[in-house]
Formats: sequence, C-alpha cells, structure tokens
Amino acid sequence: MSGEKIPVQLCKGVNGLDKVVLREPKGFSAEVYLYGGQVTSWKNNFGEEMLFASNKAIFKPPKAVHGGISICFPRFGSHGSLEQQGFVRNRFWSIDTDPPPPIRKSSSSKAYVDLIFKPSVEDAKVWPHSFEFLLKVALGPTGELLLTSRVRHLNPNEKPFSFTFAYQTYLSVSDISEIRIEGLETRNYLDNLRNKELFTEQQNAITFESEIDKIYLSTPNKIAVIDHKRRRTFVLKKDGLPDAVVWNPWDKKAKAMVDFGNDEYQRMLCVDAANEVAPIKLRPGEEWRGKMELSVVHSSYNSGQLVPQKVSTGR
Ligand SMILES: O=P(O)(O)OC[C@H]1O[C@H](O)[C@H](O)[C@@H](O)[C@@H]1O
Repeated sequence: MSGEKIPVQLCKGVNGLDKVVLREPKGFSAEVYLYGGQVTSWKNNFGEEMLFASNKAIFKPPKAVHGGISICFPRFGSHGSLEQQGFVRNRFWSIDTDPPPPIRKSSSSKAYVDLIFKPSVEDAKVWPHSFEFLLKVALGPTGELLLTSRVRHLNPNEKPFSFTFAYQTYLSVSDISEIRIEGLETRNYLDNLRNKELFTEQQNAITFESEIDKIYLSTPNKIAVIDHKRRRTFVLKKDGLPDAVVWNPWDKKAKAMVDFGNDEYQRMLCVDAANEVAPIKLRPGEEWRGKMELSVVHSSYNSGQLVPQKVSTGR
C-alpha cells in the first residue's frame, strides 16, 4: 500500500464485541467485527447504508450474524458433516500485525485492516487441517469495498486439503420486486430449492417474485445488481470465485428464522461470490486467494454496460 495508512480504530460494537471502523477521507466508511471477520456496515459519503443487516440479527457467539458479509469457510452450503457455511463466521479473528505484502502494490487504499484466523484445538477436532486464513478489508479511493482472502496450508507433512468458500453478501435494496441482476442470464445453475438439479437461466435479466436459492456456475467476474427505485447499481467484481449464489428467503422462510424480521426479505438480496461446486484443493505450502470488490454506481445505467462511470453516491 502506498502512502500513510489511516490508523485503524478498534471500538466496541453490539454486545461489547470488538469492531474496526474504516474511514476513507471522502466520507465512506465500513465496520468489521473481529467476531466472524464480518463486515457489518458499508456506508457511502452521505452516510447511507449499502449492506443489509437484520434488525433482529444476533451478535452473540456462537450464532452467526445474519447480514453484512459473512466469511463462509471451510464449507459453503450444507455439504458433508461440517456445520452449514463452515465455522470461521462464528469464531473470533485477530488483527494481523504482520501481514504479508499486498497482492498488488498499486492499490492506493489507506483505510484497511488485516485480520487473521488460526484454528483452535477444538476447531482442529472438527476440521483437522493446519491452516491460517488472512483477510484484508479495504475501502478504495472511490469508496469501493475490497475483500481479499488468503488461505494457507501450513503443514508440509500433511496431505492436501479441500474446501469451499463464499463471501455471503447481503445487499440492502429498496424493494426486492424492483431489483434486477445482470450478468447471470443464460448461465447454468443448480437450484437449491429443487434438490440441486441443473437448469439454464431463461430470464433475460433476473427479477424476483418468490423465494430463490440458486448456485450459478462459471459466472462472469462482474455482476450488476440494479435497484431502480434507489437509482443505484451495485457492481460486484470477483476473482478466483467462479460461482455466484443468489438467495432471498421470501416470506415463509423469513418467518421461520428467529433472527430475521418477517418483512425484511423485501429489503435484502444475497449475491454471494463463491466457490461452492468444485472444492479447492490446497497442497502443503500452497496459498489460495479469492477477491471481491463491491462498488455502487448511479443507475442511469444501460443494459449490458458493466463498467459504468463511477459516482460517489448511490442517489
Ligand atoms: O442461514 P445461513 O446459514 O446464513 O444461510 C443462508 C443461506 O445462505 C446461502 O445463500 C445458501 O445458498 C442458502 O441455502 C442459505 O439458506
């Protein structure tokens, strides 16, 4: 990173849990909890929240927080014996005081935090592999939110291990019925609501009128989520993460969740940058990287135009 880093502020969040507040000089901000390494807030320079967090979200271990961006590892989904979405989202992470050099030195971000997760003896009982997980969360110069994950296989005497991963990303939207996703049309997907059967997306642009839980395969590295009512578009860019999971619980499932308001499904949409379908295999000494960048642009946005001019507000 070039230039002087803006000091990281560590303060108390909900229930006294430690959080880091990132502030960028133009007024963008983000909050990252050490619990779960979870980004719980990302605001633009007008103080408008761009991530959804349920009013009923439970910030209390061992429950995972429903909202923001959850780090799902070493499993995403409910495959195998491990708990759904893995365990690092409900563990405490630490600030990494000696992070490795950034992947690309060109980044001009000065507001960032490096976190590290190392498994405990208890964790090793459920997933007996020697690893560390490094997470960098940064705010870019135009307010974009950048997450970089690195998983390292540490034991030279151990066999390779496999994992799946996701940035489970809850976007705040005006009204789910006004939302359109571009970038996933014509893609194949596995439908979690139909025993993971394989289908091909028929809609020209994806819109919403009922529960959805689809794993889109081999997706492009840029996906747009267009919010007509708020006139803003989220642009999600990803690297090393071929799948994109789109989830909204809709009314019935929302009612069944204790930490989710009955009507809150109308104001959220999860679009998860993921590697769910083909597990990643890591050999001793190897490192895996997966990146996601979220930005917001004004929605005078033409269909198919995935690199619109950036503006500093979602208005
Ligand atoms: O409640 P969680 O474990 O956070 O999972 C919430 C949702 O996450 C993903 O989007 C999955 O595809 C869904 O099947 C799951 O219901």
